[in-house]
Amino acid sequence: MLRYVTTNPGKVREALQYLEGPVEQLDYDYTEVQAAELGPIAAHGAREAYRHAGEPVLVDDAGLFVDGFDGFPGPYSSYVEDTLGVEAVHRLAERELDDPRRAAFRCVLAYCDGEGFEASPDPVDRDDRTVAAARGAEQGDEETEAVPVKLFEGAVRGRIVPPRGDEGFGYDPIFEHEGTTFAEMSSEKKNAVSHRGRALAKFGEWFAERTEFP
Ligand SMILES: O=P(O)(O)OP(=O)(O)OP(=O)(O)OC[C@H]1O[C@@H](n2cnc3c(O)ncnc32)[C@H](O)[C@@H]1O
Repeated sequence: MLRYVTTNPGKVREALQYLEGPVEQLDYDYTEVQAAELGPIAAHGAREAYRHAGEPVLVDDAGLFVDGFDGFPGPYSSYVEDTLGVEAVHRLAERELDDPRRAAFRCVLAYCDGEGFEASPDPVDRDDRTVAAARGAEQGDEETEAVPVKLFEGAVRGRIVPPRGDEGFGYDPIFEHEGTTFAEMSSEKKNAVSHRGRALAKFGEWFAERTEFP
């Protein structure tokens, strides 16, 4: 059984459309370490969630990175949504930045089942570079850090616009991709182009190979 670790029901809706086989949400609030990138946060979360669950886990860390704000709110997206709110992020961008207010959604999925993985033969494989960065950035005890984690990243570019649409969650109403906000898309349509959809597709391919041919 694979546990998709999140407290966010919006993420679960999207992920369950992609993941095959036995998957269940694990509503577990892992510690979000402070880091400038999503990789170390997701990797740390996956190790902690694996320790908690004792079963294979997939952690999903995501955020909105606004180019003109040097990537802010990025890893702080959740805190900013809870404090300022999504519409304030749009108002701030409109006040401070010229149009088009370019931004990207990023998602990092971190898989951990306590076992080792073969290193990728491609030295420029971004996933493995991020894993290395994640290891370096962690402050946990040595035994915990030694548990391998595999990362899968997805990103999508768009622009910050006044809120439109009722679907989705979080920053979806203010993120426009090719003329449509994510909150104007069904979850199928969003998955087909989104940061999470892209990361899930990479994970799904890797996981199917791993489980079919152990
Ligand atoms: O950590 P978990 O429990 O998974 O739940 P969370 O909602 O806090 O998850 P993140 O830290 O990954 O999310 C950071 C913020 O980005 C938002 N977010 C993440 N993915 C999103 C998406 O696909 N569309 C819109 N907003 C998203 C989300 O609502 C949070 O405010």
